[in-house]
Amino acid sequence: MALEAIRYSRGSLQILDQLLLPQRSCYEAVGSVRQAWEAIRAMKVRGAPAIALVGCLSLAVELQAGAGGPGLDALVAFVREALSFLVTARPTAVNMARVARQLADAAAREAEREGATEEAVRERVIRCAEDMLEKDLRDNRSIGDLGAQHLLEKAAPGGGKVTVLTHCNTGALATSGYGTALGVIRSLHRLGRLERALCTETRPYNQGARLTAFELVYEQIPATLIADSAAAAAMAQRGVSAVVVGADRVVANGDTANKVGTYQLAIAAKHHGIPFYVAAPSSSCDLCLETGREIVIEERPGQELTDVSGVRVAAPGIEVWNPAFDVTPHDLITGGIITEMGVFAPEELRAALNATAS
Ligand SMILES: CSC[C@H]1O[C@H](OP(=O)(O)O)[C@H](O)[C@@H]1O
Repeated sequence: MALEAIRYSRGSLQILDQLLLPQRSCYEAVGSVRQAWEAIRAMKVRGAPAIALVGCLSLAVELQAGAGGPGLDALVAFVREALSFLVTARPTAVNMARVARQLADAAAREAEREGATEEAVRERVIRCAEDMLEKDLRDNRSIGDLGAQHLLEKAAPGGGKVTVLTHCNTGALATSGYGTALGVIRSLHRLGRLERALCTETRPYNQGARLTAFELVYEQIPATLIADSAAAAAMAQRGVSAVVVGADRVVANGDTANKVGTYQLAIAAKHHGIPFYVAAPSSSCDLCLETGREIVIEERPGQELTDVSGVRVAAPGIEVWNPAFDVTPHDLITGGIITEMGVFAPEELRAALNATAS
């Protein structure tokens, strides 16, 4: 059975508490927007697409239970306020802000229809959230297959297998399923063209050691865990064919915010002449921002860096800087940006996204 970060049916939402993985697989019921906000903030659920999906589905659960109102104006206002609140949980990934606009607009349009009812507004918002869950999985399978095809043409044109290095967790535990960068690895494995996946531990939350390794072992995909600090050496010594990472926000010029450590992987890949890919659905792209300088980078509590499993390992009294993300300039994304619509050079992305939006 496939790993599921999110379990949803009409009126019921559960999340896999990723703070407990890999030792324990525990699902936690989420019955309100407030509970979703707290789970996202605490990183019980994380990953740009999964954050947006859990946020929207928590609103759907509340609406199914009759929240909001009475009256159309009060109901639309409730939807807007709930979505605006959810966006505040984690600022860097664009997905939650993007879907918040879409759902709020859907509620407002439904409320303006002739003969509109509260029931119809609730149903419209719930359906939109449910459609997003299904679309994300379709998008990930497209990203995986398109990315695998492009990567093989670029890195192994004569055939044979490839070794792919990835960072953080971008798999089923970060999305509705299959994953983005990890979806590319899944597709390569399914094609019989993956020699090995190298996954970085991804300090300090250890998305790689705890989550990506869990997914790869679970599906018996050949994989090796490496320290973050061993990535450049792996590129020099372990036959890395390509680097594929996810994204939290890809902006108009292709600059990309992703898990901290991504930027230095891109620099090392450039030095070694290894193609560097970003895999992200269009829902992780933000044409409202022109360059990566405008992206808000979340800083997490220092204790998440100084402590390991609740035990302090850093010297008492040391100051901490703990950014959760960094920005990779578009010119270092040498393989391309893999989306559900195709693989684009950074300079092609804006036109490609505008073409589908129109
Ligand atoms: C497809 S997940 C995208 C992105 O989200 C992760 O961040 P976090 O674990 O802090 O939510 C990581 O940056 C992934 O690449």
